[in-house]
Amino acid sequence: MPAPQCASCHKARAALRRPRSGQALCGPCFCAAFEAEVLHTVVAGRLLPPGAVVAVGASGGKDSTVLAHVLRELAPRLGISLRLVAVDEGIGGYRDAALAAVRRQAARWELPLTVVAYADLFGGWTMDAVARSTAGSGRSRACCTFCGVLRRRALEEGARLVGATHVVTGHNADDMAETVLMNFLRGDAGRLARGGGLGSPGEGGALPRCRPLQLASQKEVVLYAHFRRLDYFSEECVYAPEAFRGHARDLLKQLEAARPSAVLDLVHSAERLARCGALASRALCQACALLDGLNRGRPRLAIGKGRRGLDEEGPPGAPPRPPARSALRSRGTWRSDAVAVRL
Ligand SMILES: Nc1ncnc2c1ncn2[C@@H]1O[C@H](COP(=O)(O)OP(=O)(O)OP(=O)(O)O)[C@@H](O)[C@H]1O
Repeated sequence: MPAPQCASCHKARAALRRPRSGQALCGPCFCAAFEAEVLHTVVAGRLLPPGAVVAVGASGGKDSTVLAHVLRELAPRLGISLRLVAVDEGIGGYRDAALAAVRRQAARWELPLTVVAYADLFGGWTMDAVARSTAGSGRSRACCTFCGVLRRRALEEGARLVGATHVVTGHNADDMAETVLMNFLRGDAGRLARGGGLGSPGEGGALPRCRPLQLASQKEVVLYAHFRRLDYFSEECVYAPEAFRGHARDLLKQLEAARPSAVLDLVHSAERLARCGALASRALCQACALLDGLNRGRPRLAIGKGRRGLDEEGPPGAPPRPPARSALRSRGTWRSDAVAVRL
């Protein structure tokens, strides 16, 4: 049976069905839709203001490769400039090859690249040295904990080095859903509440961070890389197989098979928890809605029919309202109810 016609341009044959919507699209229309959705995430969430100097955490993997490519496409419209920052954790047989991919990307896309190394930043410690030191004490699990914390610090240092005002990473919806599951399984309510937004506004002197691909599924990230013919490094870190994240990933796959919306449901449930911690059937719990109305000088909006106006974005075409913080408690996260609306 011939492939159906593209549902967007109605000219070309469709090359894929979008995993979530089932919409049949040709490659160029899919890539355009993907880019428009990332643009919407950034604009509606007010993640990267015009004039921002954005440090892209570039690992050479699919997510950060797609992120850098999409932001490079969108940069003129957003009025931002980009710098690639790669962290060399000192993982023999893995990071060198990944860094080679980042260098090829920087050259092809004419983006400035800075590499910062754990060994230089952390008194000679590389991840291989940490792994040797933690061997016998839960090995790789301990490794991933060290690496996550040190990489965050290294990325911040690298971003400051290049004069960045913002940091972006390539975490996608699947990564975020895995993290939510991991935090639930560990009973880590603090991380659950902090990690749900699209990023953090830069507390304690840190640069603001965000994850523009947070609502994009892993499958679509891979499809975008395929249709844009992006060159990326696809091997898994040598320390990853024993990491706890693998269990969350397996569980998520099973959940998704039974309930295709499981990934986004988890992402959005974390966003809701990120607001004030209270469970709510709407975007804001009633207390937050009332206080939000007071804070915005529109107390009546929060009551009765007007409540709707506090939960949702304005009419189509209206400028997005600022991503106000939780009225009850600031958790250092940005709300993103605005961006839950898919294009
Ligand atoms: N060595 C690194 N240097 C710079 N940024 C990094 C590095 N490792 C990870 N990051 C950033 O953190 C994000 C999440 O990385 P992680 O390894 O957890 O997930 P991933 O899904 O494998 O990402 P990717 O496909 O981009 O490697 C990456 O997309 C990237 O933006």
